[in-house]
Amino acid sequence: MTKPRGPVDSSRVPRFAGPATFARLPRLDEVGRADVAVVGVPFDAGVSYRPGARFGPSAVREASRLLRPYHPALDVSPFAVRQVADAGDIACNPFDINEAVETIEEAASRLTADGTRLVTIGGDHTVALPLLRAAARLHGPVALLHFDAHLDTWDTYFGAEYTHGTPFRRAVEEGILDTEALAHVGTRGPLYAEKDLDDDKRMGFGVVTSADVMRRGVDEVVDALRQRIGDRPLYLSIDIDVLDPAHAPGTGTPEAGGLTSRELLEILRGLAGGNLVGADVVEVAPAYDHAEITSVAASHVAYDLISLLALNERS
Ligand SMILES: N=C(N)NCCCC(=O)O
Ligand SMILES: [Zn+2]
Ligand SMILES: [Zn+2]
Repeated sequence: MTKPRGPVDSSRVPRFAGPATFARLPRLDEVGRADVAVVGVPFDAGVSYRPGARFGPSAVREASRLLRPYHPALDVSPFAVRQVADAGDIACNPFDINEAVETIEEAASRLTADGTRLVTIGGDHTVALPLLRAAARLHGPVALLHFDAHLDTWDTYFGAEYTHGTPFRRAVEEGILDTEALAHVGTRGPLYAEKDLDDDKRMGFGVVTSADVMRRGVDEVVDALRQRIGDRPLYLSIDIDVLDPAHAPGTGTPEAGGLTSRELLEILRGLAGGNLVGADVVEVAPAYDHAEITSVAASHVAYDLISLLALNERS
């Protein structure tokens, strides 16, 4: 293997200079092929409340300038052991959700055809559905850990099937998830009715609520999640609103009582050694953010996801 091309050296070029690729990594077209690619999906036509997640990818890239190359908690230098690159943004139609969903699926399939693993930055949670379709095309039905305040297994909004509150019901209906290995983590907040939970359970999801994380603690939660997913191909979908609004104010449907960024990062680190095949971080809406709190958190989450992929000897 030739030595991967890493980020711009921050001891030579100040980290606040130059264009913002994720973590100042090379662009995909500069390196030809990557083991792991970061791709943006600036799409937010699927939201039910505050818009603005279309600006998530550029805000997260800006906030990622301060990331450093060595991850001490996971003992890995992800950009040295794997070629990681920024694949830019998937340009999708902001006026036609169905077309956008198709475009995202096609682009994700194209990007992953030669074995590249994707860390996607949204965009609203609608984008998880086409990303899961692309993952299932390669790996078969995948295990899913879904970090979110919300279930996102509702049926329709205003008759629309593809929205940010419905991707995982569609995914179950399409048979692209391994229903033996599904869990939500960080769930909380009011629902429409108790039936929401019954429907969700029938689809196969386990639920680790935000209060469970507080009461049981990170280590016990990690053990339970690892048992549930085993060695299956795993997709991680992380809605930044899983964090408490104190840790992530810049999002469209905030709910009180969420995880701390430390809890989220520690749970993710606990998944090292699993068979991660792809991941997304969605719902960063920078217009509601303050001092880059949310986009910094999202950039660290993405860095941990890249590090987990770098540790997966299958990627
Ligand atoms: N996926 C996110 N962030 N939110 C879903 C909220 C759906 C609702 O308005 O009930
Ligand atoms: Zn959510
Ligand atoms: Zn969500």
